[in-house]
Amino acid sequence: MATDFSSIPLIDVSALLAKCDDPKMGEDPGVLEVVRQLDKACTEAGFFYLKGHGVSDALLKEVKDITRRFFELPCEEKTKIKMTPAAGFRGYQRVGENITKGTPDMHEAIDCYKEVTRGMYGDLGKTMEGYNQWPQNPPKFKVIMEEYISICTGMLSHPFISIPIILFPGLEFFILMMILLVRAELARKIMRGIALALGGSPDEFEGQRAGDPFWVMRLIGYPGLTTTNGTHEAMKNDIGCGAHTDYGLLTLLNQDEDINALQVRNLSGEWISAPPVPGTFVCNIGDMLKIYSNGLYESTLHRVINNSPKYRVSVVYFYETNFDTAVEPLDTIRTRKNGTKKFEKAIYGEHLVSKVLTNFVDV
Ligand SMILES: N=C(N)NCCCC[C@H](N)C(=O)O
Ligand SMILES: O=C(O)CCC(=O)C(=O)O
Ligand SMILES: [Fe+2]
Repeated sequence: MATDFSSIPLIDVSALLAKCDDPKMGEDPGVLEVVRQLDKACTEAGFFYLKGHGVSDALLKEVKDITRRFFELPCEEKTKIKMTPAAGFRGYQRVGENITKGTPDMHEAIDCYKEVTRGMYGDLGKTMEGYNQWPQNPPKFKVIMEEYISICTGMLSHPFISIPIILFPGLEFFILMMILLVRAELARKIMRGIALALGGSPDEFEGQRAGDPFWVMRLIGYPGLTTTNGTHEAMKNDIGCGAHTDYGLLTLLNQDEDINALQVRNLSGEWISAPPVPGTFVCNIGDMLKIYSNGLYESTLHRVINNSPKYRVSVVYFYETNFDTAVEPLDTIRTRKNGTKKFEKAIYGEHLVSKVLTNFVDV
């Protein structure tokens, strides 16, 4: 239910993060103020800047820098991790390989997904079966990206961590768990705030719905305008990424700090800029959250046009539901107030697969 917003609101979520695992979080005035702002932003724009998130500026910068260094490598090097159907559509795609509404996008990217082992989700998951392809170059690429993913997702749902903690409740594991508890789970915590905003319990998006979240990460590079005789005009209207909505619950976008390229569509169809705000994420609602909210929240259309002479990098993390979850409007006071159920059940994995299978040519 987007409106004619003319700018994207900025929300400081530190009060929410501080109280997020307190059973009484829903009564805390600081939390409730963040929840009110989340509700307003999700209703009016489906987009907001996120501040007070606790992720260090150094890590935000590091993931973009290392991504940029990868894209600077020669084509032969990059295609060593070429995206293929056999790898579950994970890996490197060249400029023009991603298609949005029939038009090739002017970006190159590495796509990563939560790893899916054979048979994990039966036939539903076949397309996404595979392991991430990490480049050897630049060194430490995999370690840095996995650190970033774990901070965004939350490690508690990670079986490799939680199983040892259960089996060996020794001091080292206790310490490890404390470290992980304080530093991780950004997206899960924001979803706890959004659950309250929708009139539900904070746990609404845990367990069957998103307790084992399927995450997606896209590392994207958008070439700048090519120069012809010193002027930057040749590609003026090339679209870096065509208008689309995101597929899951919540997107956390970490964009280059000096280029204004992301645009968000409001109700009248105007494109509103979402310029970089240093130290923040740009967050937006995906299609599954639109359904859960019974249409109260919009998965807003957005696109990228890099009209600058500089190469632009963004690191985009998508927090999604469990892969095989059937998504339907929540039954809360707020969602009921928006009328009868406006959506049929959708299986997130089916939605993702239908997108992945139409996003590329000739792979
Ligand atoms: N995993 C996500 N959300 N990726 C967004 C990519 C958007 C472009 C894609 N070709 C499309 O048409 O959807
Ligand atoms: O690069 C950006 O700013 C946005 C990318 C995006 O919208 C996407 O990958 O879904
Ligand atoms: Fe997007």
